Amino acid sequence: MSTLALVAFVLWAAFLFYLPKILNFLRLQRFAKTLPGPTIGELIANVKKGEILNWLKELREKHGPVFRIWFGKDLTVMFTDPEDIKQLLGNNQLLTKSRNYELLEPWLGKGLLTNGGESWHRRRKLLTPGFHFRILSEFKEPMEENCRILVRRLTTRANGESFDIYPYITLFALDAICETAMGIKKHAQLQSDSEYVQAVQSICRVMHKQSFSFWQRLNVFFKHTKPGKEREAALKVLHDETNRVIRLRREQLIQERSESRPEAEQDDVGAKRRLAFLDMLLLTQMEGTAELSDTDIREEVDTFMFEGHDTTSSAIAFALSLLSKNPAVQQRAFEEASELEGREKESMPYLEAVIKETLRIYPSVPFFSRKVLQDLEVGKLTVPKGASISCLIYMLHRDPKNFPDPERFDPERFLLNEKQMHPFAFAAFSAGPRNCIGQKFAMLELKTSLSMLLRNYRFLADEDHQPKPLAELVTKSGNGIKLRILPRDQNGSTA
Ligand code: HEM
Repeated sequence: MSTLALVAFVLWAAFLFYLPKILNFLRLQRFAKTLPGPTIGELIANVKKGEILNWLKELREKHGPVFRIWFGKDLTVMFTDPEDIKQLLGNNQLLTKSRNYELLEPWLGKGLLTNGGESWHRRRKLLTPGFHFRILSEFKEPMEENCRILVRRLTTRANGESFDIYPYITLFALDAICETAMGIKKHAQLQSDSEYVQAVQSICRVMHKQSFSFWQRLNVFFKHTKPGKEREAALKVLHDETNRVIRLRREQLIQERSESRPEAEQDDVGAKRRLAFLDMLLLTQMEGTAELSDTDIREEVDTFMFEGHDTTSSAIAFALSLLSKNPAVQQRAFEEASELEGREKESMPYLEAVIKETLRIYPSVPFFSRKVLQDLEVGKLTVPKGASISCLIYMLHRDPKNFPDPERFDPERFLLNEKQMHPFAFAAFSAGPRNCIGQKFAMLELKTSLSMLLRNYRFLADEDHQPKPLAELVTKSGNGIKLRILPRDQNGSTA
């Protein structure tokens, strides 16, 4: 074959390979023109400003409940209407995460959050019993123990002066997930600082910027940039820590089994004990009942360590901030926490309403996205395959039809009106097959910690401080969560 013929053949093959992609891209472009949305220039300017949530709010006000954003060549359609969200979350064909989640893979690999297809299905089935209510009820005690440490650590701050409570909360939440789901005492609260927590903050910041930047998405170049190097350093800390947790727990399990301690495998009435998350993974691997490599286990531990502490830290801290600014709500929550002390596993209606209202205003996961693999009907729209859709929970929760005066903190909404609300007006934990697997764990941790904190302290506002919510994978306050606290005496009064 002559050189010319070879070149012609290669060009023809490349043309045939790329033709469907080009045609689909043109189709996406035609579709995108039918929807309102910002220009790439606006995207770049707002990423630079760093206030993505405020910008998304402006876009919702300007363009209505459905709009589109081009992230480089990736098209995402943003949905904010409860009826559309219902259709999206109820669609069993829409379970594959969007390309954005690939940015998490150097850290979380193919853990439950980022995984898709058959592999996700099998893993979800395997992990679900790890959050069964019988196991959760065993988690309350270690959660309380860690909360007592938090209460003690806060005594030095209980002088009515303003301080940032977020670092205290996040160490508590890290200890809580390690001591429950992982079965390891981490004692993060007893060290003044945690390398792990700092690494999570650093990687979330880097990945958030990466997800909104065209050139930073190109991994080949990204690795050699300053943020790329920051990511590598954080990854080392994070993976070293999860490997350490797995190694430690594996050694303990082998020891327990060699001593054949039956109490470790049986509950109070002698029935086979349900296994917590990490024990279940390790024993599944040891007994060979399902195929699980060391990497598979590490990816799940990375996923649950992150999701299991960053989301709840955000919710606890924002709840305290809102309570500090709303003394009448705080008083009512305090009275319920005193009256129903010890019954956090059961119903605490007012505190539950406070938590939901906090997650409405500051949803820990402000938006999440899926890849459209087949043309998708949503309301009157047909979203073409190749696009992504995003459920913009931050704006769903600000729909004045369901939540009049949406910026006002009013837990009564969830006591009086919940039945009249659209069933998908509130979706902080998502819904459908890919909903939050840790929802009940999170509610138990939130109720246990908030009720104990309320019984021990009165939370007062720092009038000069207003949290600046940022969407760094999980909603965080860019300027911390500043408030003041005073100790309560045995009668619940403060000096
Ligand atoms: C206030 C606390 C929490 C909130 C608001 C929350 C919210 C959510 C949301 C909205 C999703 C769907 C995300 C998506 O589709 O991309 C999700 C998924 C997930 N959450 Fe949570 N979460 C919380 C706490 C937790 C905790 C404590 C754990 C673990 C113990 C956890 C583990 C997970 C996992 C593994 C997934 C992926 C599930 C799957 O795709 O099958 N979350 N969470």
